[in-house]
Amino acid sequence: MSMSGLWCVVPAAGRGARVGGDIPKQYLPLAGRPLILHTLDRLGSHPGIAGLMVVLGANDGLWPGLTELHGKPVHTVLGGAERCDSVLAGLRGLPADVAGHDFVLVHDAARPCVRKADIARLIAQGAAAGGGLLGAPLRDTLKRANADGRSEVTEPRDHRWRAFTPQMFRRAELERALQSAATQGVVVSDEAMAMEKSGFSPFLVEGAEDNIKVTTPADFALAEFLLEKTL
Ligand SMILES: Nc1ccn([C@@H]2O[C@H](COP(=O)(O)OP(=O)(O)OP(=O)(O)O)[C@@H](O)[C@H]2O)c(=O)n1
Ligand SMILES: C[C@](O)(CO)[C@H](O)COP(=O)(O)O
Repeated sequence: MSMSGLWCVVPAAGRGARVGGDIPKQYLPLAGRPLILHTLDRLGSHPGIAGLMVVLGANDGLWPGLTELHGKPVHTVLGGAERCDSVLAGLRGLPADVAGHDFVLVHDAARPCVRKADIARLIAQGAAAGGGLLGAPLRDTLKRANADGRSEVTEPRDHRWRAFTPQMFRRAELERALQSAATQGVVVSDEAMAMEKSGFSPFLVEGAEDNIKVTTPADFALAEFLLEKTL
């Protein structure tokens, strides 16, 4: 793997409907500045990351126009209707000379608390395994509910993991896998799912549970608390 670092695609073209704010959640304030700036700061200051490709929504008037962060290039591209469309657009928008960088990372703009040590472990272990993702084994008993909201059965939780980001794959392989899913009309919820569908088994790298995806209004207070703890 290149020692000069990897590019990271940052999908930030979502609306944040579950947060329900007047503006997309990535621009809502978190500890005094837009959420997305915390995420980009954490990625851009990581020695394993060479550049950022931020994927923006149509008519995004809130992007602060960053072109550089911690001395690293920040590029932008227009995203699509689903997260997987945005990631594919980000991969296609990467500068041509990034082709030499075999692997790429993908990290949700909505996960500002990712730990730098976890990024480093993913880069090391993901490269050795041909691609992987951060995640965590399920730690609670798992129930399947019926339509009345009653628990019908307790599901086995062995070998069940929650998927986080960053996820790390070979750029060309990931682009092919996402394109193939799109051609089949399949909406994949993460990069690993696209790679699974193309026959690859991504390596699961255990990461901290506090790498939360800000998804609901209550997550802002939690993320604000976690920001300092996860530095
Ligand atoms: N068409 C989309 C949808 C999502 N995302 C990004 O993917 C990440 C994870 O998605 P999620 O948390 O589901 O964000 P939203 O789609 O914005 O949330 P919601 O489903 O509540 O609208 C976010 O950084 C989001 O901006 C994206 O780039 N393009
Ligand atoms: C990629 C991801 O963050 C892994 O958990 C997630 O799949 C994206 O969020 P969504 O809520 O499933 O759209």
